[in-house]
Amino acid sequence: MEQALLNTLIGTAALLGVAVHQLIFKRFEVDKHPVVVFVGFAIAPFALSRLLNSYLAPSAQLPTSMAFLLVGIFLATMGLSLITYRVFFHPLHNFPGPFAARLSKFWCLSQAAASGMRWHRVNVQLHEKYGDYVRTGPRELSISDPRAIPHILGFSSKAFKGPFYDSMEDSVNTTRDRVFHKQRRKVWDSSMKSLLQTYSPVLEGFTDIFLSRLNRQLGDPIEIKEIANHYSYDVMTQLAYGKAGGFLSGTAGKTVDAVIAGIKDGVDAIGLLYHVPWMLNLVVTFGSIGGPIKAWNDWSKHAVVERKKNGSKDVDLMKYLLEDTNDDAKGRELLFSESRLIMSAGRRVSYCETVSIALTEIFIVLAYKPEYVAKLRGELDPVFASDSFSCETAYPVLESIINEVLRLYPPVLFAAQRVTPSEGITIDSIFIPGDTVVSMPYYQLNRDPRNFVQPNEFIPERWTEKSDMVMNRSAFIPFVVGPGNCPGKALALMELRSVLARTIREYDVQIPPNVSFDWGFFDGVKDLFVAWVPTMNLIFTRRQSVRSQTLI
Ligand code: HEM
Repeated sequence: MEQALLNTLIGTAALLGVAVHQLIFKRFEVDKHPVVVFVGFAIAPFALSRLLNSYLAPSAQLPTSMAFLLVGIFLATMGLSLITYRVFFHPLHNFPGPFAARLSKFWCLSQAAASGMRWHRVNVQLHEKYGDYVRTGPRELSISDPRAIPHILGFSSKAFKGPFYDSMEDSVNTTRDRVFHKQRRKVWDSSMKSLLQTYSPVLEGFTDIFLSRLNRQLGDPIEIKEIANHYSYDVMTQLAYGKAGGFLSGTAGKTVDAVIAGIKDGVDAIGLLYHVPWMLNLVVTFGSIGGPIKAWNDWSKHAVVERKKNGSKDVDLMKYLLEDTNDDAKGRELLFSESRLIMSAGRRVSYCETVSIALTEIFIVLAYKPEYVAKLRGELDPVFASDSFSCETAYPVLESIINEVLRLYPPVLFAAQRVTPSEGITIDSIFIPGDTVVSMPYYQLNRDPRNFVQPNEFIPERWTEKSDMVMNRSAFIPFVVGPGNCPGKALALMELRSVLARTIREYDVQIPPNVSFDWGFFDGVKDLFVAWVPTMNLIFTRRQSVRSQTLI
């Protein structure tokens, strides 16, 4: 090949690299389609040499090695253009933050890995160092300014879900189509409302099984996370498919157990990859071909198909979702993905997990702080004595303990991600440019002295008699707020109230005598989108007064 032609090709490749960055990568979320991008770059050298050679004379053919060089030059100038833009010209360039975070989200991933998947704690340090608005990625800001909550998350905000949600199949939670989300949320909200009107006896039935399981192991150390998990899986299988999975009773079956164990093993990866959604997208795409993700997809699909075929004698969420979903390929896929969303989301987190995380944390706290067990009994004993307990009622002391644990140790650590509208958003005098990925970390907000007095202390009374210790209630958003808020909040609270109140009524709970325990235990919590709580055994014994009554 002639040198002059080669020089022209090299110059064109270099210019194209800059142009593709400026015209495409800078303007569109190309990382939504990582498979297409990677395959595109992988075949580019071969396609290029083939295309050029079909025009060039046989004596001037382009060798494939030269095509690789051209693609390399194209990528290098594209990378250079990208780096220069991100460092010097990006609309966020005036926001403070670590230098490396300006260049790539890989910085966050590396920090999450170095902290042992404790990004929530890394983020606290970032805000301490850089202030309320920290640039944590090329087009991303972490915001801890409580004034920003309604602007970013509220119902009137024009910001909507960010690129993280693209890494998963479409569902009410993951869709980025605002109109579709609104329609689907109507279905979910009305379904949950109808369902919960009759659901408390069903829940109490599962609490009966939970208590009988505790009863069988009285005096022995019990892995609290496991039993809490089984409870919430049973509630959710019943809710989703009208049939409990048999987790508490041990009849769930090996397939389901194995599938769930497989998913749990993969959950660590989510704690890393949620920082780089296109990588998560790749894992999910290839994971769907085989392995635990595929096994879970198949299982949950089968559960929906069976449920549809056989119906259900009990009212369940599927009844309502089925009624409001078109019976076509798209509708069926939506149902499959939402059944996974409820049960395990197969592709990332489980909303079952959130309840069991909260239960686990609250039981551990009560074992460590028995004075609150006494306080709870003071509130609830008369209620049980008059046979008027209802898990639909918010009892002040019980609610204060639940709130305080959710505040200090929120089960969802992933801060809801939003993208600002093209015209940007102004928060008081601070302008956030359009198309910025923004998030508001719950963990950080909950531990901010502007929001709570003595924010790092466990003081449930702040939710009752010491209300002046809550300075900004609107910063307490464990179930998030606005259009993407949690439709399962009422159900989750019913579960927590039922299990906690009825367990404390009958049993004492303590940390095993050979285990030394303090609040530092919770430093071990990992941020895997939802919180991962270290394993802890607790000992349940029959409550002293109940025991003496039985003896009389
Ligand atoms: C203590 C328990 C729970 C907590 C702390 C919690 C918290 C949250 C949070 C923070 C979100 C927003 C997630 C995001 O930004 O993507 C969310 C969304 C959601 N939650 Fe919950 N949740 C709990 C229990 C439940 C339960 C029991 C259900 C079952 C029905 C549920 C169903 C959902 C759904 C479907 C969404 C997506 C809503 C949307 O995007 O419009 N959650 N939850």
